[in-house]
Amino acid sequence: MSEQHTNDTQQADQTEGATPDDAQVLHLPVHRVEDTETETAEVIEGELVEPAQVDQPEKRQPGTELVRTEKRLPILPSWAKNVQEFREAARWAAGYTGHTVAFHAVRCPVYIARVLARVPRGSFRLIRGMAAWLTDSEGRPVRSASARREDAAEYLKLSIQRDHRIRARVLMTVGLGAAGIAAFLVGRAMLPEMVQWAIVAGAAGGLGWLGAPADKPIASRAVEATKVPKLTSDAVSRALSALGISQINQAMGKGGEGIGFPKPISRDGKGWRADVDLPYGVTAGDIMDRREKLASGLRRPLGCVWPEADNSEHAGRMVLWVGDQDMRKAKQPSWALRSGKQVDLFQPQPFGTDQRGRWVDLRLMFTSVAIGAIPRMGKTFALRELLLIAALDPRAELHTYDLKGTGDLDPLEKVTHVHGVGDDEAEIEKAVADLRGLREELRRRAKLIRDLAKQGLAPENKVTPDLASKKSLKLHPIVIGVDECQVWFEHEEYGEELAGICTDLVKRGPALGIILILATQRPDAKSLPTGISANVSTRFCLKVQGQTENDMVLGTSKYKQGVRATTFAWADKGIGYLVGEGSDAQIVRTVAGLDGPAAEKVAAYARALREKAGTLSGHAIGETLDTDQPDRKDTLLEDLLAVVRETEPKVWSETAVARLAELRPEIYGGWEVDQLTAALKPHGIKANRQIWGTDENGEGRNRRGFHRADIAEIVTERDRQREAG
Ligand SMILES: Nc1ncnc2c1ncn2[C@@H]1O[C@H](COP(=O)(O)OP(=O)(O)OP(=O)(O)O)[C@@H](O)[C@H]1O
Repeated sequence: MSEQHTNDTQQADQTEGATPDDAQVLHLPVHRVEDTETETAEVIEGELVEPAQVDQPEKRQPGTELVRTEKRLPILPSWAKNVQEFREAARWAAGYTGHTVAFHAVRCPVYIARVLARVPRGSFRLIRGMAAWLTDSEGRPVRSASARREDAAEYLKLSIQRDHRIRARVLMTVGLGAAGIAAFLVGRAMLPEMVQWAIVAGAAGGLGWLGAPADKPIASRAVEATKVPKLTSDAVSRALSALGISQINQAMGKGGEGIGFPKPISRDGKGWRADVDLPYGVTAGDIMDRREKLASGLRRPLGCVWPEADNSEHAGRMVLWVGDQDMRKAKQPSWALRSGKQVDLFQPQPFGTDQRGRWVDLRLMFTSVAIGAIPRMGKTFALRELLLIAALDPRAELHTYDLKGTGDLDPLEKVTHVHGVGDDEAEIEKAVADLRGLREELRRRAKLIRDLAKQGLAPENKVTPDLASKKSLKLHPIVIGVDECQVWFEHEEYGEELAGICTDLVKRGPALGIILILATQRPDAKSLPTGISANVSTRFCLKVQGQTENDMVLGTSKYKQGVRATTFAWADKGIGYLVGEGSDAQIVRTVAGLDGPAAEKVAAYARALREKAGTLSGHAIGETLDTDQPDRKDTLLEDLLAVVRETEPKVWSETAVARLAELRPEIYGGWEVDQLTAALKPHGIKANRQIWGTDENGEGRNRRGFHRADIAEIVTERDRQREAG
């Protein structure tokens, strides 16, 4: 170190004395610069700009730091607040106690026999125990040990102690024995016989208990606890990683972030609930699509495993509910309306139960309903149940259409106002007449509500419970239920008209007390026109095959949001997604066991309620719908020929519509050009040709219209066919 210093000093001295000419390179001690970049870095002139920060520092929120956003958990668990659940628990406790008492009461003689059989062994054990106590047997091993060691002093000490102990115990036994004999004699003389027998029974019971082998209790077990495995985070993680989703496997692999459980797994109703944060990029929908595999991974029946998206959080949050029992086999709590209680359609009524066995209510008033599913999943049962609920409000007028024609809605015959079965022409024409009448009723109601609103009697411009109850106003609920509605909408001749009326009923009906319930097994654009599917406010979708049908019934983007009725299994009969007015989708099972005979019973109660209220009408009292209306097809063509003169070979549709309204305001009043186009289409007449004409200002223009000759040709042909027979 000092040597180095000397060298350095010499070199410095040489430098001082040197001239610029004989300058030489000196090796001065320098520190090595680590950063090689600085040696080569170019110097660029300019301002120093801070790099843009991607992650911004957390900004302080205005206001005090004490106020935080948090999710407060309910103080009382839901079962304690829910009357239904509380009642169910109380009913279970009473049932359990009753069963246990009855079970043991029946087996009493067996128990007595078992006790008596064990008394000798109990007596023997008692005597053996007393003898051991009297002879101080517990000290025997210690005394023997001291004898073996030949420790005389200790042995003597222990023997003296044993003698004292035995003397005291013998004295105590003699005293207690004498007292016992005295008590026995006194008791025998003075105690009532019942008490004496009770004492004997108690003594025998005690001896029997003493004599019982440890593995064979006297009483048999009244109930077998059905044990369901506890849901653990390990089980959930294992099941998720068996789904074959690569992001989950990565997350579960070495160095992965794993699967998050933001809340502890807890009991929820009759099952376990796990809130799961799935790995980045995995959505709840991905898991729902693999429900069957998930059930296999959890080693539970499919009907117990219910993954759902938690839309209140983020797309990767899943709520996994694993029931103790298969939802389709679990006993459903009894349906409050089965015994025919009168209902108010303005109030929510029990429609079905969720996975947890809680009733889910549905308010039929101010809504329209679409039910969709593949065949045999419980669509008709759901429709019939809704119609039965409606029937239990005696004010409601029912129009029931079973277009499949198998009589599924026949139980409602005794309460319904109009009843249609099958798809033959006469039935379809009856339906057309009925729906035309309903459209007129819709218009009447709209006008009446407007008038009532002006008088301050309809504050929300819709039917209120008071208004519906006033018979003079005729604003009672009208409920129309149509099973296999695609038969109507696909009808060659009347399809468009029926679809048009139904769209109107779906859009304007709910506010005016007209509720349309449509069920279809083929939910596509043709069987459920988009005008209807886009406007229904309550949707119930049992199992369907694909995303299109799913969204057709449940609403646009529902599949993407994780509401997937495609995940239901074939055995999930009556189980579907219910999307009510403004509420999140939930899984609901309709009332189980509400088959034909059960529905007949409910309908009989409903009829009794209607008889009392004096509201039975139409089909229920044997009246048939008056379908003797002019045939729209014939009249329309003839009416058009009447209003479009022969001198006008081509005419604008708007002109024809205005003239038709003048000719027959009761039929054509309010018709639009589109309606005329739709009505002419089944006849093969094009009413959307471009027709040159003169408008009200005398200017020439092209507008939509038709050729008079097209109509005349069809009428002539029809007349010719009629004449031919
Ligand atoms: N809530 C329920 N619980 C259990 N089973 C049910 C439930 N609802 C319906 N089912 C069963 O589902 C089966 C099919 O019901 P339903 O006749 O209503 O089906 P569907 O979809 O209307 O069939 P289709 O298209 O042939 O008319 C019935 O046998 C019925 O017992």
